[in-house]
Amino acid sequence: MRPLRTEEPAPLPSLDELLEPMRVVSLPMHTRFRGITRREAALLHGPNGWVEFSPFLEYDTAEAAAWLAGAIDAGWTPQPAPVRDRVSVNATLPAVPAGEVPAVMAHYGDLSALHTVKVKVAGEGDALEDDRARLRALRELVGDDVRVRIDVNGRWGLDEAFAALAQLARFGLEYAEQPVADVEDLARLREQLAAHDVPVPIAADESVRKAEDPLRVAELGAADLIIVKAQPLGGAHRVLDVVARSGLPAVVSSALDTAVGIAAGARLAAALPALDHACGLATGALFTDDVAGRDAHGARTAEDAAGFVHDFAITPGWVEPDEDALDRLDAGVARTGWWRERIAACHAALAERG
Ligand SMILES: O=C(O)CCC(=O)c1ccccc1C(=O)O
Ligand SMILES: [Mg+2]
Repeated sequence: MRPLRTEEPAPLPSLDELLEPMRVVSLPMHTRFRGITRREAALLHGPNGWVEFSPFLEYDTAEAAAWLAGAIDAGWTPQPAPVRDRVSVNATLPAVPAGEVPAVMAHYGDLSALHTVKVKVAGEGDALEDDRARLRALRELVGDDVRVRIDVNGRWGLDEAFAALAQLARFGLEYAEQPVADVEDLARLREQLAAHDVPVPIAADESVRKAEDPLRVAELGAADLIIVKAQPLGGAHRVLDVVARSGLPAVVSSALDTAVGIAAGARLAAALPALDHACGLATGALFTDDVAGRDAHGARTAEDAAGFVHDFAITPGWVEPDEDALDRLDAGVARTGWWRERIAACHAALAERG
């Protein structure tokens, strides 16, 4: 099989070119998400504009290097042309106690334009009853017309997933994202759900973005759709290739990116030949402050501009960080040094791969 890539990769920029304009930020969050309450990101500046490099801190060099390839693709390679000028986005609800659902959803602002919510389930220490209560509280808040999807992040076993989805189906689920970790189990689960007429489509996320072979999901018939993220998959060109070759519908999602990375996600979503689902690009609402589109107190300002979420949609564009925000959110000398070393290691790994 030919390698997963249609374009010639851009020549690797020099390490100096990556590091010279780099700014490292640490964004405070309203609510714990994925076990963190601050999000660190390195912002790089290429010929195309500002791009984000933000693999989670615990990722090793091999995994983080794919994210660097994604940032380089975005900043240094001519980008795929948009085919739409508006991208619908979903609210993302962290795995909070049911009583906190209204307060957390309030961070998304006016909910009258809300059309889709993704709910994290099976969080650390959560029982299925906690997930049920969270979904019940959300339905009470938003009604029955809003689409609701869940994300399990692979935390259920196969039997557990079948039992849980058979129960949660009554909330009317648009789909369940990565209900089990293993791709073969995903295929088995999908078969079992079909055999028992449980009407919950399956989406694959980690099985695509963390897999050696992102096309195995499609080959095994393990999912109804795939989640794609620009950075971890190595950039927009590779994502478009994966999506085309999978033959599956795709949903673009953030990796809890700053405003700079969210804009890259929106440009990718705008370039997908087909897009029938809301994209997970409203996660900026989980931050109390961001690198652009906020005033000095973190209140949102530029939300009706290109690249920013407004009324649960984004007009694709490029986002430039504000100098003030970069200073306010600066991660400090020690953390910046850590990111320099990380980028050097990832750069070396990419250079070795050729
Ligand atoms: O898809 C969304 O709605 C938001 C993005 C999201 O959930 C996410 C953000 C960071 C890391 C992992 C994930 C995930 O989809 O599992
Ligand atoms: Mg996911």
